[in-house]
Amino acid sequence: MTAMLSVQHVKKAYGGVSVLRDVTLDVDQGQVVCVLGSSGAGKSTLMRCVAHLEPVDAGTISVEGQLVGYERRGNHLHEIREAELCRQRRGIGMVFQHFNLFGHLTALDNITLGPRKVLGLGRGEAEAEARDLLAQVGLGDHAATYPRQLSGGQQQRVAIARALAMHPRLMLFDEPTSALDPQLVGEVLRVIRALAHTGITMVVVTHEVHFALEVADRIVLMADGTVVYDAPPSQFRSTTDEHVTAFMSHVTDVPAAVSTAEALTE
Ligand SMILES: Nc1ncnc2c1ncn2[C@@H]1O[C@H](COP(=O)(O)OP(=O)(O)OP(=O)(O)O)[C@@H](O)[C@H]1O
Repeated sequence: MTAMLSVQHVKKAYGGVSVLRDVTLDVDQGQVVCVLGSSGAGKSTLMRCVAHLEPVDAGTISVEGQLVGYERRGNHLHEIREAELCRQRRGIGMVFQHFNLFGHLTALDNITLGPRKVLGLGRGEAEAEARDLLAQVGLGDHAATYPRQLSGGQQQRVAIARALAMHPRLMLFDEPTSALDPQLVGEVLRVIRALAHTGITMVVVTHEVHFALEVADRIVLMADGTVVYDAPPSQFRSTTDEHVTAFMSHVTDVPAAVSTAEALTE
């Protein structure tokens, strides 16, 4: 079976400093993979490379068997044209730390913009779907609300609905709760957890270890630009692997994790 996402021997450096050093990672259809790792491990860079917001220096990234950002001609890879890249990116939903909603558009219009302009949906169809998505993220009453009138957690939930409106095959979350006040983290994690159960393929970079252990099919630990551990949560909890032990000894979010767990079970 072709992996939904296949990262093969990816390398990336900035100004001669290696940030990704031979990263290989496969994610199957419907899997939820949570990526953990200390600050600077290369997690965000990997997500940016998967979405081809950054070109890789070596290696390949494929989504459903199709190379992202490149095409193969003979033995060589050539960067694809912008229009083709935009078409590829449509299949990859991205939710980042900062929500980047359009401030002059309502929640509804933020969500319908892509489907209308890029997918060519009519206003009625796009709005009906956007309303369903707003309800799905618990914001059914906020269609006409502008981002400045929403809390950070609510804005992030609109950003998730906006990504889903493009019907992505793969969802990437890059620290979706890191910019939020602690009391707003739970509402966003609840939405992501519900999504995880819908069967959509997801890669979630997070510092919320407790959450990762709860929702992930696999926990991937990165350190110094490589994947140093990759296993189901059950194994992660009990492993004596030195990388995991070293990482967990620096995890300070245990109180936050407890409150997250409480928020999740509300
Ligand atoms: N555009 C860039 N130019 C130069 N260096 C960069 C750039 N982007 C990232 N880096 C460097 O690459 C390293 C990895 O950064 P990255 O953001 O991928 O780590 P991370 O694991 O996501 O960390 P965090 O958990 O703090 O977000 C860091 O040392 C960072 O300073």
